[in-house]
Amino acid sequence: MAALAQAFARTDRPAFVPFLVAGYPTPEATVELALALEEAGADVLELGVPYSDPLADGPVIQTAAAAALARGMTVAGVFELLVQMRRAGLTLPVVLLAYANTVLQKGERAFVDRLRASGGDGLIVPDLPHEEAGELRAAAAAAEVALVPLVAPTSRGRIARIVTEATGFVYAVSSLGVTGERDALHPDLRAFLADVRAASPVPVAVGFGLHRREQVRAVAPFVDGVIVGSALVRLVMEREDDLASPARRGEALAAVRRFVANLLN
Ligand SMILES: O=P(O)(O)OC[C@@H](O)[C@@H](O)c1c[nH]c2ccccc12
Repeated sequence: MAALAQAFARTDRPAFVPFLVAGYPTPEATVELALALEEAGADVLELGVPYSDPLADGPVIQTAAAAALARGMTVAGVFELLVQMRRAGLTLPVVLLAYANTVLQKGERAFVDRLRASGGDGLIVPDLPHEEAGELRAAAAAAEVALVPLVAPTSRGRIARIVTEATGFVYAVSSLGVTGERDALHPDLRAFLADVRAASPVPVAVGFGLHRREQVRAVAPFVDGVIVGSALVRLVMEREDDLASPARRGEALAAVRRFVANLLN
């Protein structure tokens, strides 16, 4: 958790937290993408465990997750991928995003122990309500895995209760609905972020809908981190064939680095 705290301590801009689907377009390409993102300035990696029924995900991430599953990605495979990322020299903190079923099937304790042992730093379970997360919270604390809660503009009355027990950071959902690029963010976003920040003992990162540099700039003064998923996964999808081919991967990875540079500068 110290690694996460450090990742959010930068003062020049909010921490950049890109999201990748583990195993998409291939396991090898995911490792290369993670390294390219770190090189381009990513501070934390959010790594999604592909799931067959991703109810919080929009079409881009759904499609990528379905492709990863069809190509054989498994939960054990995701942990193995994490090990390979560390072996390849990835140093930034990695936070896994897994739906509740994936975690419960393995058992909370076993899941977070395995995550820690594989080199993971934190866990986000988007469909596990705060009220039902007690056991996972205890297991995560024992394993020194940060448990990152999500708060949405609709959780207004419950924000304080949810974030008090947050470790690592808090994920503030910028707009309602599913993941995906959006031009208009929630009209009360600033007030919402101020509320979350005031109540949170840990840094606050905002995600959902962000895909343009102007949006990142607009939210920057009000947050400690920005999360970008679908826009990046869309780029990966456009370059899928190149990324899957070791001979043609270099140029596609360069495009990913340019995308990050453009978002952050
Ligand atoms: O894709 P977007 O709109 O940039 O939002 C980030 C998001 O993709 C990532 O954090 C995420 C992927 N799957 C999720 C499921 C629930 C909550 C969050 C997520």
